[in-house]
This record gives sequence, C-alpha cells and structure tokens, in this order.
Amino acid sequence: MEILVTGGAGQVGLALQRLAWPAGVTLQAPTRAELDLSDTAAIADYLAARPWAAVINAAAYTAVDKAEDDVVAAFALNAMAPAALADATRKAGVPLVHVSTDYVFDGSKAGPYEVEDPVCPIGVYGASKEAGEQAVRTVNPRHAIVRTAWVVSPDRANFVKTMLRLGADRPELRVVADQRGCPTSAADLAQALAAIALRMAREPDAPTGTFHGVNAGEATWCELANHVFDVAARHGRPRPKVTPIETRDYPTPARRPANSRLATHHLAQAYGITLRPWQDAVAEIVGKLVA
Ligand SMILES: NC(=O)C1=CN([C@@H]2O[C@H](COP(=O)(O)OP(=O)(O)OC[C@H]3O[C@@H](n4cnc5c(N)ncnc54)[C@H](OP(=O)(O)O)[C@@H]3O)[C@@H](O)[C@H]2O)C=CC1
Ligand SMILES: Cc1cn([C@H]2C[C@H](O)[C@@H](COP(=O)(O)OP(=O)(O)O[C@H]3O[C@@H](C)C(=O)[C@@H](O)[C@H]3O)O2)c(=O)[nH]c1=O
Ligand SMILES: [Mg+2]
Repeated sequence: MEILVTGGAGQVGLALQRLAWPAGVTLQAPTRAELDLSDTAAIADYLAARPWAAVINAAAYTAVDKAEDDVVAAFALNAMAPAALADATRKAGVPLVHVSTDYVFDGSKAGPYEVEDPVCPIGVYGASKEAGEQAVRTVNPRHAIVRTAWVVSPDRANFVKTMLRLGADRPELRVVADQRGCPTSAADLAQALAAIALRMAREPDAPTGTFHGVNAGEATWCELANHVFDVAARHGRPRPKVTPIETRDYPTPARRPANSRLATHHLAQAYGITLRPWQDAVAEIVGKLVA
C-alpha cells in the first residue's frame, strides 16, 4: 500500500520518513517542486493519479509571526490545501490524517483543552489552521485531525534549536514563563500518525474525528529552555542563565495562548496511543544536536 505524506521536508514529514514502516507499505513524499500545495488543481491531479491507501498532511505554513502579515499565504497552505486534500481523498474514498495545532485555542481555559472544547484562535496562523480543520471535518468524514503542539526535533527551525544557538554565545537568555503548553517530539508524533494512518487504511471503521497528540506533561517555554540547557550541559555545552520573563516583556507580532495544554485521553482511548514524557523526548533530541 502507498501512503502520501505532504510536507516531507518538514520536522514531522522527515520523522515520518525515518520510521520503520511495515513491509508492503511505501511512502511517497513529494517535494514542493513536485507538488506545490498552494496549487489546489495540482493537488487534485496528484491525488487522482494513484490509488492511495491514506494521506498524511504534515505540510503547513508554520511561521507564526510572519503569518500576521502574510495572511493569504497562510490560509492557502493551512486552509485551502487541506480543503483540496479533503475533497480529493473523499472522492477517492481515502482516509486523511491531518495535523493541526494547539494555537486554535485562545488560552483562556484554566485546565488542559479537551478535543471538543470551543476553538477561538487569537492569531492568523491559528485562524488559518482552524479553517483547515473545518474543511477537513466537513468534506471528508474519514478523517483524523491530530492537534499537536510545540513540535521540536533535530531538524528545521524549532525552539530547542533556537535555544542552543542563542545559548552558545550569550551568558543569559530571557524566556517567557507565563505561556504553558505541551512540548512534543516530531519523532514521537510521527509514530502516532503512522499508527493512525495504518489503522484507517486497513479498517474501514477505525476511529475518526479530532484527537490531541502531544508528549505527556506540560511546561512553560522557560521550563523547556532550562531542560534543554541542563541536558546540553551534561554534554559539556555552556549553561546560560535563563531568566523567566512575562509575555509582555517579549513583544512579538503574533499573540500566543497563555495556556494551550492539550488533554490526550481521547487518543489513548480510541487508538491506545500515549506519548512518553516530554522531558525524555527533548533529552534525546538535545543529545543528537550536541553530540
Ligand atoms: N512546528 C510546530 O511547533 C507545530 C506544528 N504543528 C503542525 O504540525 C504540522 C507539521 O509541522 P512542522 O513539521 O513543524 O512544519 P515545518 O515548518 O517543519 O515543515 C512544513 C512543511 O510544509 C511544506 N510546505 C510549505 N509550503 C508548501 C507548499 N506551498 N507546497 C508544498 N509544501 C509546502 C514545507 O516545505 P519546504 O521544505 O519546501 O519549506 C515543509 O516541508 C503542521 O500542520 C503544523 O501546523 C502543530 C503544532 C506545533
Ligand atoms: C527566541 C525566544 C523566544 N521566546 C518566546 C517567544 C514565544 O512566546 C515563545 C516560543 O517562541 P517560538 O517562536 O519558538 O514558538 P512559536 O512559533 O510560537 O511555536 C508555535 O509554532 C506553531 C507552528 C505551533 O503550532 C505551536 O504549537 C507552537 O509550537 O518563546 C522568548 O521568550 N525568548 C527567546 O529568546
Ligand atoms: Mg516560530
């Protein structure tokens, strides 16, 4: 069986391609040059060309701050492309696994967000991802929308790599300590996505709907930074001081939710999937980056 992965050069797409897939399963991960997802007609043609067993959409416009001024591009990738993927997969009777984000929530809830909690994005990135969710949900009933958060890996741009880069030549970093979420390893998420896609491909009545897929536990960005430097220091790297600051002291173009913790029991119940604690996953990534 052939599974189509979009965004194959991204953090999650690369992790999907590094997994050991069962015998008989092959992945196709077209590059942007081979399939430009801002071209909805190209999506329809590409999907119609082969009998896909499942599609995993791991492509997105992920530059949260840039999206505030790049609304059309953000919605093209995060809303229109998922709509086109949902339309093409529905027509072909193919399940669609779509990756979404904690940033669909506004952060005002006191506890972790449940899958059915009302969404209310506070930035363009979150709004465009929410529109993508709606399209997938409305157009292809055989979908799994997997909301993840704070994705980190040895690849591409992410918070762990930013901290290690800045920490290499600064004695002190100031990091926000009033935004709380669930750091998640791209590799751990990829395992979950693969398990969902394989079950949906094989079982016509595999669970569908919206799920939260994040590593266990929670952190502030400041706590995540401290863990990164604790692990890096054990590998002989400099240990900068991390000073906790408030969001208002680190102005950014986009607003970010103060609380975007995601409750994961729905994924555990439906698919028997639980991701390990984020501290273990992040330690593994830092180990790879500083080795
Ligand atoms: N990163 C994070 O912290 C989080 C991510 N998510 C979601 O997880 C998913 C995966 O994110 P992540 O792996 O981190 O993203 P990355 O930014 O690492 O990768 C995004 C991928 O999308 C591709 N892409 C962008 N525009 C186009 C286009 N026009 N045509 C074809 N491909 C395109 C990129 O291609 P190219 O290599 O050419 O740039 C890249 O391969 C996304 O749905 C994202 O919204 C959810 C929560 C947190
Ligand atoms: C570099 C830096 C950032 N920060 C703050 C800014 C921000 O509030 C927070 C995280 O910054 P980043 O830009 O790395 O993270 P951000 O781009 O907001 O990450 C988000 O990306 C999208 C794609 C998602 O879907 C979300 O789940 C989330 O992972 O850390 C500091 O406080 N100090 C620093 O030195
Ligand atoms: Mg960012």
